[in-house]
Amino acid sequence: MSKNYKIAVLPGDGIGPEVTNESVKILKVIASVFNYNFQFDYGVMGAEAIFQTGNPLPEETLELCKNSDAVLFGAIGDPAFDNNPDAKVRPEQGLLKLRKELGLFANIRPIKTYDSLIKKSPLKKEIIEGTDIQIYRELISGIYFGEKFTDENGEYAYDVCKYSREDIVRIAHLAFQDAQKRKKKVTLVDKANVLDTSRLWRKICQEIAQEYPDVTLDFMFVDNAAMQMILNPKHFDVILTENMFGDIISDEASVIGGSIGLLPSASIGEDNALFEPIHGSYPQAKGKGIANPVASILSAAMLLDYLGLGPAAEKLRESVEHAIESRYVTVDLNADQNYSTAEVGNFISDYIQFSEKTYYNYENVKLGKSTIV
Ligand SMILES: NC(=O)c1ccc[n+]([C@@H]2O[C@H](COP(=O)([O-])OP(=O)(O)OC[C@H]3O[C@@H](n4cnc5c(N)ncnc54)[C@H](O)[C@@H]3O)[C@@H](O)[C@H]2O)c1
Ligand SMILES: CC(C)[C@H](C(=O)O)[C@@H](O)C(=O)O
Ligand SMILES: [Mg+2]
Repeated sequence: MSKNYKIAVLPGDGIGPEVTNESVKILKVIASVFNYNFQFDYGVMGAEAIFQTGNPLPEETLELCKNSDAVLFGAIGDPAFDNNPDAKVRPEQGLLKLRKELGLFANIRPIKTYDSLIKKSPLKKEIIEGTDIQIYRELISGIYFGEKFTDENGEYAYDVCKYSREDIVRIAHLAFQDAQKRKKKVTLVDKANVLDTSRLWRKICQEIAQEYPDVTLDFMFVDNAAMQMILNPKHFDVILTENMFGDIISDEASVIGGSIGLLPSASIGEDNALFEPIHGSYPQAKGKGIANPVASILSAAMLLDYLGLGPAAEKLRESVEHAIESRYVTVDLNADQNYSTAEVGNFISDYIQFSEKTYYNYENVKLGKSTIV
């Protein structure tokens, strides 16, 4: 009997449930093809949880995640809160609390290009072709988690940015170790010309670099990095950065690949891990079946890697590439001829199923005919 893996599923708000649905469907196919046992347990979080319970991260959801082998998360956020700066309880607080409680200090965001999508990017082919960046974003410290204050008249507010040696050391080691397996370069993106916290990052990263003599460490101010990401993305191999800078430059980097709907992420801690697209709840698309599910599906591939199920993760990535190279994509990637969220998910799950079996039927896959209910 193969091991039973407990996967907590938090679909969240907006397009979160639609894209997560495709990932779960595909993980079920993976389980049947590779003979794994996945147990999916659902939890409520974000705006949906506030509407139901008043709490963006109910205790049961937190416990479910703590007791799982991995968490698959969709997205949270709702205009009802975004458009009300006075709201005291917000969906995003649930996500931040979950990251903190699970100790998910490293958020890893891979950025790459697909040959058939290069024309889709507004950037020139020769600039973006072959881009392969791994962003290591610190996830549970910095300005997101320092003291916050708004005075009672609503005329004065602050958010404090704090970093400790430990916060920096643990993620820096992961970034350097990853760089050793890649092009052996870490770029620390900071604002060390202005911020004390950034100078602490530089000092500690210079120390840690001594332990990795095969890796080059360079530095770039975040304002310049925002420009170089567009002008010369191939400068970067591994980017190491603090919480807020990582949030911003990773959305910017999505322009290189052609859509934010392609970008997955893994958030890793000592004992827990969570996998989520880098995009948000895209409320304008909710229920329309137009959201690109690939970011969520590739997050599920990172989840498989984390569980040590490498061959299944590879198969899943190969299947996504096949869908993209076959132009079987959602509207964000092809305005003229496109497929729904579920059709793209079905195409990928069918490819996994049929290409692993002797009766593989390319035409069936090409037509996106689902055999999965
Ligand atoms: N991790 C998260 O849950 C997360 C991340 C970012 C934003 N948010 C929340 O989401 C809400 C909306 O935020 P936003 O509009 O700034 O960001 P967003 O990422 O939801 O959407 C920005 C734009 O990206 C594109 N996009 C996003 N996801 C896509 C997909 N799967 N397929 C195709 N295109 C896609 C759309 O053009 C959309 O207009 C807010 O409440 C915000 O707080 C949540
Ligand atoms: C929703 C928000 C709290 C979140 C963040 O800023 O970390 C999001 O933008 C992300 O990138 O996951
Ligand atoms: Mg973000």
